[in-house]
Amino acid sequence: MATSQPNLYSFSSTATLAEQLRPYILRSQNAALARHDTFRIAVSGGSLPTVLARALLTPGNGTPEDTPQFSKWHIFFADERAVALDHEDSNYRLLQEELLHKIPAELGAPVVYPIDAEAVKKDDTQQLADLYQEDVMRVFAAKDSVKLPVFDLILLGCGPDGHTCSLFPGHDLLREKDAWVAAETNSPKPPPKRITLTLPVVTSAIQIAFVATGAGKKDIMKAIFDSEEGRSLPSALVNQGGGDRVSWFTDHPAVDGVSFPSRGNL
Ligand SMILES: O=C1O[C@H](COP(=O)(O)O)[C@@H](O)[C@H](O)[C@H]1O
Repeated sequence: MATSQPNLYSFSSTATLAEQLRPYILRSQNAALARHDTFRIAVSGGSLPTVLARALLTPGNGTPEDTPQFSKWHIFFADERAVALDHEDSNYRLLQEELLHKIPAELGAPVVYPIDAEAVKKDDTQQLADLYQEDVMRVFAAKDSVKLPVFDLILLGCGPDGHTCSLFPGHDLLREKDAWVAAETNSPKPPPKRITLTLPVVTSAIQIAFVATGAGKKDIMKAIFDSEEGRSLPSALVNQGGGDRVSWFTDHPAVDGVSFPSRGNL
Protein backbone atom coordinates (compact mmCIF):
# COMPACT_ATOMS: atom_id res chain seq x y z
CA MET A 1 0.00 0.00 0.00
CA ALA A 2 1.28 3.48 -0.94
CA THR A 3 1.92 5.88 1.93
CA SER A 4 1.43 9.03 -0.18
CA GLN A 5 -1.92 10.65 -0.91
CA PRO A 6 -3.70 10.98 -4.26
CA ASN A 7 -4.03 14.42 -5.87
CA LEU A 8 -7.54 15.84 -6.08
CA TYR A 9 -8.11 18.61 -8.60
CA SER A 10 -11.42 20.37 -9.03
CA PHE A 11 -12.39 22.71 -11.86
CA SER A 12 -15.30 25.06 -12.44
CA SER A 13 -16.46 23.32 -15.61
CA THR A 14 -15.84 20.27 -17.75
CA ALA A 15 -14.27 22.56 -20.34
CA THR A 16 -11.66 23.79 -17.84
CA LEU A 17 -11.10 20.25 -16.64
CA ALA A 18 -10.42 19.11 -20.22
CA GLU A 19 -8.01 22.03 -20.72
CA GLN A 20 -6.00 20.86 -17.70
CA LEU A 21 -6.25 17.17 -18.51
CA ARG A 22 -4.53 17.81 -21.84
CA PRO A 23 -1.10 18.89 -20.47
CA TYR A 24 -1.28 16.15 -17.82
CA ILE A 25 -1.73 13.50 -20.53
CA LEU A 26 0.85 15.05 -22.84
CA ARG A 27 3.44 15.23 -20.05
CA SER A 28 2.83 11.55 -19.49
CA GLN A 29 3.12 10.91 -23.25
CA ASN A 30 6.37 12.87 -23.53
CA ALA A 31 7.95 11.11 -20.57
CA ALA A 32 6.92 7.72 -21.99
CA LEU A 33 8.32 8.56 -25.44
CA ALA A 34 11.60 9.59 -23.85
CA ARG A 35 11.69 6.29 -21.94
CA HIS A 36 10.69 3.81 -24.64
CA ASP A 37 9.51 5.69 -27.75
CA THR A 38 5.96 4.45 -27.30
CA PHE A 39 3.00 5.49 -25.13
CA ARG A 40 1.09 2.59 -23.58
CA ILE A 41 -2.20 3.70 -22.18
CA ALA A 42 -5.46 2.12 -20.99
CA VAL A 43 -8.75 4.01 -21.19
CA SER A 44 -12.20 3.50 -19.73
CA GLY A 45 -15.66 3.86 -21.20
CA GLY A 46 -18.62 5.67 -19.64
CA SER A 47 -18.25 9.44 -19.45
CA LEU A 48 -14.47 9.43 -20.00
CA PRO A 49 -14.11 9.30 -23.82
CA THR A 50 -16.06 12.54 -24.29
CA VAL A 51 -13.79 14.48 -21.91
CA LEU A 52 -10.73 12.79 -23.38
CA ALA A 53 -11.69 13.87 -26.90
CA ARG A 54 -12.26 17.41 -25.70
CA ALA A 55 -8.82 17.42 -24.09
CA LEU A 56 -6.91 15.94 -27.00
CA LEU A 57 -8.68 17.24 -30.09
CA THR A 58 -8.61 20.90 -29.12
CA PRO A 59 -5.71 22.49 -31.04
CA GLY A 60 -2.71 23.20 -28.83
CA ASN A 61 0.15 25.66 -29.21
CA GLY A 62 1.76 23.68 -32.04
CA THR A 63 4.93 22.66 -30.20
CA PRO A 64 5.92 18.95 -30.24
CA GLU A 65 5.48 18.86 -26.44
CA ASP A 66 1.89 20.02 -26.80
CA THR A 67 0.96 17.63 -29.60
CA PRO A 68 -0.51 14.16 -29.20
CA GLN A 69 1.74 11.86 -31.23
CA PHE A 70 -0.96 9.28 -31.82
CA SER A 71 1.14 7.09 -34.11
CA LYS A 72 3.19 6.18 -31.01
CA TRP A 73 0.16 5.38 -28.85
CA HIS A 74 -0.96 1.87 -27.95
CA ILE A 75 -4.47 2.11 -26.54
CA PHE A 76 -5.94 -0.69 -24.43
CA PHE A 77 -9.28 -0.74 -22.63
CA ALA A 78 -9.22 -0.62 -18.84
CA ASP A 79 -12.45 -2.59 -19.09
CA GLU A 80 -14.76 -3.70 -21.83
CA ARG A 81 -18.24 -5.10 -22.04
CA ALA A 82 -18.58 -8.58 -23.66
CA VAL A 83 -20.61 -7.34 -26.61
CA ALA A 84 -20.02 -6.95 -30.34
CA LEU A 85 -17.66 -4.13 -31.25
CA ASP A 86 -20.46 -2.13 -32.86
CA HIS A 87 -22.92 -2.72 -29.98
CA GLU A 88 -24.24 0.38 -28.24
CA ASP A 89 -22.70 -0.85 -24.93
CA SER A 90 -19.21 -1.32 -26.40
CA ASN A 91 -16.50 0.89 -24.90
CA TYR A 92 -14.54 0.43 -28.14
CA ARG A 93 -17.44 1.77 -30.21
CA LEU A 94 -17.76 4.70 -27.83
CA LEU A 95 -14.06 5.57 -28.06
CA GLN A 96 -14.21 5.29 -31.85
CA GLU A 97 -17.16 7.65 -32.08
CA GLU A 98 -15.91 10.17 -29.55
CA LEU A 99 -12.20 10.22 -30.33
CA LEU A 100 -10.65 7.78 -32.78
CA HIS A 101 -12.74 8.69 -35.81
CA LYS A 102 -12.10 12.39 -35.18
CA ILE A 103 -8.30 12.36 -34.99
CA PRO A 104 -6.93 14.53 -37.81
CA ALA A 105 -4.75 12.50 -40.22
CA GLU A 106 -1.68 14.67 -39.57
CA LEU A 107 -1.64 13.57 -35.89
CA GLY A 108 -1.24 9.91 -36.89
CA ALA A 109 -3.27 6.88 -35.91
CA PRO A 110 -2.89 4.96 -32.63
CA VAL A 111 -2.76 1.19 -32.40
CA VAL A 112 -5.97 0.22 -30.62
CA TYR A 113 -6.63 -3.13 -28.95
CA PRO A 114 -10.31 -4.10 -28.99
CA ILE A 115 -11.51 -7.38 -27.49
CA ASP A 116 -11.66 -10.48 -29.73
CA ALA A 117 -14.95 -10.26 -31.64
CA GLU A 118 -15.02 -14.01 -32.36
CA ALA A 119 -14.63 -14.88 -28.68
CA VAL A 120 -17.57 -12.60 -27.89
CA LYS A 121 -19.75 -14.74 -30.18
CA LYS A 122 -18.74 -17.87 -28.24
CA ASP A 123 -20.10 -16.26 -25.06
CA ASP A 124 -17.04 -17.34 -23.05
CA THR A 125 -16.06 -14.35 -20.90
CA GLN A 126 -13.06 -16.11 -19.35
CA GLN A 127 -11.66 -16.88 -22.80
CA LEU A 128 -12.25 -13.25 -23.76
CA ALA A 129 -10.25 -12.11 -20.72
CA ASP A 130 -7.45 -14.61 -21.42
CA LEU A 131 -7.15 -13.47 -25.04
CA TYR A 132 -7.02 -9.85 -23.99
CA GLN A 133 -4.33 -10.64 -21.44
CA GLU A 134 -2.32 -12.23 -24.28
CA ASP A 135 -2.61 -8.97 -26.25
CA VAL A 136 -1.31 -7.05 -23.25
CA MET A 137 1.53 -9.56 -22.82
CA ARG A 138 2.58 -9.19 -26.45
CA VAL A 139 2.84 -5.42 -26.21
CA PHE A 140 4.69 -5.48 -22.93
CA ALA A 141 6.99 -8.19 -24.30
CA ALA A 142 6.20 -10.16 -21.22
CA LYS A 143 8.36 -13.05 -20.28
CA ASP A 144 7.56 -15.41 -17.41
CA SER A 145 9.71 -13.26 -15.16
CA VAL A 146 7.62 -10.13 -15.84
CA LYS A 147 5.13 -9.95 -13.00
CA LEU A 148 2.96 -7.08 -14.19
CA PRO A 149 2.60 -4.78 -17.19
CA VAL A 150 3.42 -1.20 -16.28
CA PHE A 151 1.16 1.09 -18.29
CA ASP A 152 2.42 4.64 -18.80
CA LEU A 153 -1.03 5.99 -18.00
CA ILE A 154 -4.42 4.54 -17.08
CA LEU A 155 -7.48 6.77 -17.41
CA LEU A 156 -10.39 5.77 -15.21
CA GLY A 157 -13.97 6.64 -14.46
CA CYS A 158 -15.70 6.19 -11.12
CA GLY A 159 -19.29 4.97 -11.03
CA PRO A 160 -21.81 6.31 -8.49
CA ASP A 161 -21.31 3.04 -6.55
CA GLY A 162 -17.51 3.53 -6.44
CA HIS A 163 -16.71 0.98 -9.14
CA THR A 164 -13.86 1.61 -11.53
CA CYS A 165 -12.90 -0.41 -14.60
CA SER A 166 -15.30 -3.35 -14.14
CA LEU A 167 -14.20 -3.80 -10.53
CA PHE A 168 -17.35 -3.63 -8.44
CA PRO A 169 -17.78 -3.14 -4.68
CA GLY A 170 -17.69 -6.39 -2.71
CA HIS A 171 -16.82 -8.61 -5.69
CA ASP A 172 -14.19 -11.35 -5.36
CA LEU A 173 -12.31 -9.84 -8.32
CA LEU A 174 -11.00 -7.15 -5.99
CA ARG A 175 -8.81 -9.82 -4.42
CA GLU A 176 -7.36 -11.09 -7.73
CA LYS A 177 -3.58 -11.19 -7.42
CA ASP A 178 -2.36 -13.20 -10.42
CA ALA A 179 -4.38 -12.40 -13.55
CA TRP A 180 -3.76 -9.16 -15.44
CA VAL A 181 -7.15 -9.26 -17.12
CA ALA A 182 -10.15 -10.93 -15.47
CA ALA A 183 -13.71 -11.87 -16.35
CA GLU A 184 -16.67 -10.31 -14.55
CA THR A 185 -19.86 -12.26 -15.26
CA ASN A 186 -22.21 -10.67 -12.76
CA SER A 187 -21.86 -6.92 -13.13
CA PRO A 188 -24.59 -5.05 -11.23
CA LYS A 189 -24.47 -2.46 -14.00
CA PRO A 190 -25.59 -3.83 -17.37
CA PRO A 191 -24.33 -5.55 -19.38
CA PRO A 192 -23.44 -8.30 -16.86
CA LYS A 193 -20.50 -9.84 -18.76
CA ARG A 194 -17.30 -7.85 -18.99
CA ILE A 195 -13.54 -8.05 -18.83
CA THR A 196 -11.37 -5.79 -16.73
CA LEU A 197 -7.79 -4.99 -15.85
CA THR A 198 -7.18 -6.19 -12.31
CA LEU A 199 -6.30 -4.02 -9.33
CA PRO A 200 -2.57 -4.94 -9.28
CA VAL A 201 -2.26 -3.88 -12.93
CA VAL A 202 -4.13 -0.62 -12.39
CA THR A 203 -2.12 0.34 -9.34
CA SER A 204 1.20 -0.52 -11.04
CA ALA A 205 0.76 2.12 -13.74
CA ILE A 206 3.20 5.00 -13.76
CA GLN A 207 0.28 7.42 -13.63
CA ILE A 208 -3.40 6.87 -12.94
CA ALA A 209 -6.05 9.51 -13.53
CA PHE A 210 -9.75 9.47 -12.65
CA VAL A 211 -12.22 11.78 -14.32
CA ALA A 212 -15.41 12.27 -12.28
CA THR A 213 -17.88 15.04 -13.00
CA GLY A 214 -21.36 16.13 -12.00
CA ALA A 215 -23.39 16.25 -8.81
CA GLY A 216 -24.29 12.60 -9.28
CA LYS A 217 -20.76 11.71 -8.11
CA LYS A 218 -20.81 13.88 -4.96
CA ASP A 219 -21.97 11.20 -2.49
CA ILE A 220 -19.53 8.57 -3.67
CA MET A 221 -16.67 11.12 -3.69
CA LYS A 222 -17.41 11.86 -0.02
CA ALA A 223 -17.46 8.14 0.72
CA ILE A 224 -14.13 7.56 -1.08
CA PHE A 225 -12.26 10.52 0.35
CA ASP A 226 -13.87 11.26 3.69
CA SER A 227 -15.23 8.06 5.22
CA GLU A 228 -13.85 4.93 6.82
CA GLU A 229 -16.61 2.83 5.25
CA GLY A 230 -15.55 3.98 1.79
CA ARG A 231 -12.05 2.57 2.16
CA SER A 232 -13.01 -0.78 0.64
CA LEU A 233 -14.60 0.72 -2.48
CA PRO A 234 -12.75 -0.17 -5.69
CA SER A 235 -11.86 3.46 -6.48
CA ALA A 236 -10.57 3.95 -2.92
CA LEU A 237 -8.42 0.81 -3.31
CA VAL A 238 -6.83 2.42 -6.38
CA ASN A 239 -6.06 5.48 -4.24
CA GLN A 240 -4.48 3.30 -1.57
CA GLY A 241 -2.40 1.29 -4.06
CA GLY A 242 -1.35 4.21 -6.26
CA GLY A 243 -0.86 7.01 -3.70
CA ASP A 244 0.40 10.20 -5.33
CA ARG A 245 0.60 8.51 -8.73
CA VAL A 246 -3.20 8.88 -8.70
CA SER A 247 -4.80 12.17 -9.79
CA TRP A 248 -8.51 12.94 -9.72
CA PHE A 249 -9.86 15.42 -12.27
CA THR A 250 -13.25 16.56 -11.03
CA ASP A 251 -15.61 19.48 -11.40
CA HIS A 252 -16.94 21.49 -8.45
CA PRO A 253 -20.36 19.74 -8.27
CA ALA A 254 -18.65 16.33 -7.97
CA VAL A 255 -16.64 17.36 -4.89
CA ASP A 256 -19.20 19.62 -3.23
CA GLY A 257 -18.79 18.91 0.51
CA VAL A 258 -15.69 16.72 0.16
CA SER A 259 -13.18 17.75 2.82
CA PHE A 260 -10.18 15.69 1.68
CA PRO A 261 -7.29 17.93 2.81
CA SER A 262 -4.65 17.74 0.10
CA ARG A 263 -6.15 19.17 -3.05
CA GLY A 264 -3.22 19.53 -5.40
CA ASN A 265 -2.36 22.42 -7.67
CA LEU A 266 -1.62 21.38 -11.19
O1 LIG B 1 -19.54 0.63 -16.80
C1 LIG B 1 -18.62 1.44 -16.77
O2 LIG B 1 -18.68 2.50 -15.90
C2 LIG B 1 -17.51 3.19 -15.46
C3 LIG B 1 -17.95 4.53 -14.90
O3 LIG B 1 -18.68 5.21 -15.90
P1 LIG B 1 -19.09 6.77 -15.74
O4 LIG B 1 -20.04 7.00 -16.90
O5 LIG B 1 -19.76 6.90 -14.41
O6 LIG B 1 -17.85 7.57 -15.89
C4 LIG B 1 -16.52 3.32 -16.61
O7 LIG B 1 -15.32 3.91 -16.14
C5 LIG B 1 -16.26 1.93 -17.20
O8 LIG B 1 -15.28 1.97 -18.20
C6 LIG B 1 -17.54 1.42 -17.77
O9 LIG B 1 -17.41 0.13 -18.37
